[in-house]
Amino acid sequence: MPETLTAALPFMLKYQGQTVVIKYGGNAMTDEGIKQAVLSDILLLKTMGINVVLVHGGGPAINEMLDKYGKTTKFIGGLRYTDKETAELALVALSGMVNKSLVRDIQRLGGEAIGISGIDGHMIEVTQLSQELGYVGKITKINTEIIERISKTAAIPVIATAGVDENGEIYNVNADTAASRIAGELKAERFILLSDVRGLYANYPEESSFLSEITLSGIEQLIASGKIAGGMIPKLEAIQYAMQSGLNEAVLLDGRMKNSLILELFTTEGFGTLIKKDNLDLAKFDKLKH
Ligand SMILES: Nc1ncnc2c1ncn2[C@@H]1O[C@H](COP(=O)(O)OP(=O)(O)O)[C@@H](O)[C@H]1O
Ligand SMILES: CC(=O)N[C@@H](CCC(=O)OP(=O)(O)O)C(=O)O
Repeated sequence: MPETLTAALPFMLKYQGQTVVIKYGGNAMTDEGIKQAVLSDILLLKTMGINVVLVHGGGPAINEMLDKYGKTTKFIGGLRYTDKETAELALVALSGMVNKSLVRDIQRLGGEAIGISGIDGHMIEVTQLSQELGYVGKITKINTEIIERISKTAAIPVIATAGVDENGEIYNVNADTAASRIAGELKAERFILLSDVRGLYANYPEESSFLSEITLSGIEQLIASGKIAGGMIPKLEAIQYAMQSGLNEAVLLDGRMKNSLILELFTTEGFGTLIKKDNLDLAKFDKLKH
């Protein structure tokens, strides 16, 4: 045990005082025991002096809420078609339920946390992404001031990704997209996406096609080959986009595995898929749709 701690020292020094943005996906939160373990790892990182910013999703919680109100739902290219009522119910599920339960759990573990949504402090400013998707927001600006203010205290900022437009209208925003933009704006040292999959596969779900590392160009080729489906599309597109605005590395990590965060950050072995920048012309991602 003492040796393990000593071996972790260079990594602790590397990340101390740095910003690490963690996106916790709703599908990775379904096991209560694992969720508590993930939150206690996150609290450990904060206690070590790392600026942890927790951005969460909650797709399954939104589904449950919509079910309760007898509303049907559909996804187009990995994004939920959102009418006005769905945008309101998504806000209740994400900001009211998922966000507050994460804050409460971190506090129960002995830490401090402050839960906010993209509406608070105009953190996530949006316009409508497309007529076809209804109230789904395209991010126009991220105001990081409120995150930075919380980060300076002992509290972990816990962010629900609703967005607001210039008229005060509320929009549903994909959590991967928002988290990537936040990581880019904060110039995060690391951006980690905790999901319900080990990482990225060239030919999902064939285990032998697991990729421990890939570059932006590699991702572009995979997307073009049609091997990426569902929620993985906005996830990868969001990472590509954020790398334009300062993000250097992103890691897709299994959020269903205990201590995956600690192993990823504090050991030499990588556990998920590391996504690195390469010489790909980033300017062309300006035209990405979200
Ligand atoms: N090539 C691929 N590699 C890994 N996962 C993939 C791939 N193509 C599609 N997926 C799907 O993407 C899912 C992760 O995205 P998503 O469900 O949106 O996660 P989250 O809710 O954590 O944001 C995986 O569970 C998997 O079903
Ligand atoms: C526009 C859009 O699709 N918004 C997402 C927001 C939640 C989310 O992204 O949650 P996960 O990270 O758990 O998938 C949705 O409605 O499901």
